[in-house]
Amino acid sequence: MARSSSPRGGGFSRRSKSPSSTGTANGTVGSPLSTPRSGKSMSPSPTSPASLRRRQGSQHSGSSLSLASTKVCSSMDEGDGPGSEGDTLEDHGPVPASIGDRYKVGRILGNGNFAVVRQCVEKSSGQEFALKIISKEKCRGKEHMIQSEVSLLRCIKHPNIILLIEEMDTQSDIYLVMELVKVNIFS
Ligand SMILES: Nc1ncnc2c1ncn2[C@@H]1O[C@H](COP(=O)(O)OP(=O)(O)OP(=O)(O)O)[C@@H](O)[C@H]1O
Repeated sequence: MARSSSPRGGGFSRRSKSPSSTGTANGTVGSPLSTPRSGKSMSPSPTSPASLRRRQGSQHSGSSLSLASTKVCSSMDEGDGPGSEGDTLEDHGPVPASIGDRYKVGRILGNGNFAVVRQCVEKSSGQEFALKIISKEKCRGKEHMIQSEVSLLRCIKHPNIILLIEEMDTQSDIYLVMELVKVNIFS
C-alpha cells in the first residue's frame, strides 16, 4: 500500500535514484569526503546531520505531513551484514518493504532529536548508506520544517552536503536513504 507522490505535491514519496548510479554525483558515497556545511540555526533539524541542519532557518507550522501507509516486511535478516552486531529494528518496528527488500538495515549510527540513523547496505551492490528514520510522532508540530528540508535535500547535489539517495514515507515514519559519512563530523 505504498504511496508515491510528486515532490512538487508537497508530500513525501519514494525517491528512486539508484544509489549505485548516484553515488558519485556528490563525491564518493561511503567515503569521508562529504562534510555537511556548518552555519547557524535556531533549532535542530529533523532531517539533517548536525551541521547540515544549521544551514537553514526553521519554519514551524501545524500542518500535517502527508501520510502514507506502506506495505512492510520483516525488519532485517539475521546473522550477517551490519545487523550482526546485535542491533535490530525491534525498537522501531518493521521497515517498509520498498526499503527492506533492497537494503539490509543494520546498526544504529546515531540518534537525533527526531530520528534514529542506521547503517544500511544496498543488497544489490553491497554499497553502504545511512538510513535516517524520522519519527512523525517526534516531529509533530514541525512537519513543515521537515518537508522544507527534504525538499531542499532533493535538489542539492554538492560535495560538501550529504546526498539524499531516496525517501519513503509511511504512516509513522519518514525513511531517508542518505550518503554514509564514516568520519565523525557530528560531534
Ligand atoms: N549520513 C550519515 N552518515 C553517518 N552517520 C550519520 C549520518 N547522518 C546522521 N548520522 C549520525 O546520526 C546522528 C543523528 O543524526 P540526526 O541527523 O538524526 O540528528 P542530528 O543532526 O545529530 O541532531 P538533530 O536531531 O538535533 O538534528 C548524528 O549525530 C550522526 O552520529
